Amino acid sequence: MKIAVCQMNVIQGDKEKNRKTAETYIDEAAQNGAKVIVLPEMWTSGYDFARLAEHTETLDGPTSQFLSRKASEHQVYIVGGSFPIQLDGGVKNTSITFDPQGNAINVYSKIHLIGLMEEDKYLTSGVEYNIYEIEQFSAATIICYDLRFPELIRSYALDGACVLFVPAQWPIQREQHWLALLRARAIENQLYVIGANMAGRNENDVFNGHSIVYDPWGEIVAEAGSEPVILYADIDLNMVKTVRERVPVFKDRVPNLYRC
Ligand SMILES: NC(=O)CCC(=O)C(=O)O
Repeated sequence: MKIAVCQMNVIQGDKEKNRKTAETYIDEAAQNGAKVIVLPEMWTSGYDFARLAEHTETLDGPTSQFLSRKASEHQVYIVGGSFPIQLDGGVKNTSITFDPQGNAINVYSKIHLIGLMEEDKYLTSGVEYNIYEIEQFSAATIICYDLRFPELIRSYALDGACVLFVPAQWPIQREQHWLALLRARAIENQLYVIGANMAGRNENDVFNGHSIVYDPWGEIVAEAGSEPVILYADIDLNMVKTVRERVPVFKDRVPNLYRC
């Protein structure tokens, strides 16, 4: 299955420009045969908290409708990065995945908000997570800073996830953490990890891209550089099975001895 990661340059506050960029990337990725297309975190507006109210949408607002239309137009799955959505009394950094019929098959709001980027001042945490099906794969989504919380990803793996999507706006200062944590999550949970970062800058940070796909053995399947680009990777469910049989960590766990 061919995956396309849209490593966009998200322009802070410019929803119209970002929508046009996303559309160009989605159209090109679909034309090149991608079956799953992944966007970065907060791709509609960036971290434009000063105008958060302007950028916040409802679950079935214009960006959801756009992604749904694009998914059905191209008959692809779209892991819609994330954007601010008004949900249950708060604004949440939320990712929606659409199937090739344009149906929303997963809604995930970022659970761990990053104080370093002031998310906790403006946003409300998500409180639930679920796996979902992409053809033969069970998949899961986390968002950026969530990557530092291995318990969440382990829970997904125990629920059967074979592919983990990680939309992000991960700054260059901690790029080594990005790469190491993505790889660790792939190795310890024996699943594919698809890291979708942005490439560009905002008023506070530089985002150096390096979107990357790791296989369940921790090897790099595809890696982007620092420029905006579409990154393609082929993934194979059999590899998850092979790795899990070869090193049976799920069978060998001793959960009654762990604190969590
Ligand atoms: N947008 C984010 O959540 C950034 C996460 C990050 O920079 C870090 O965990 O370090």
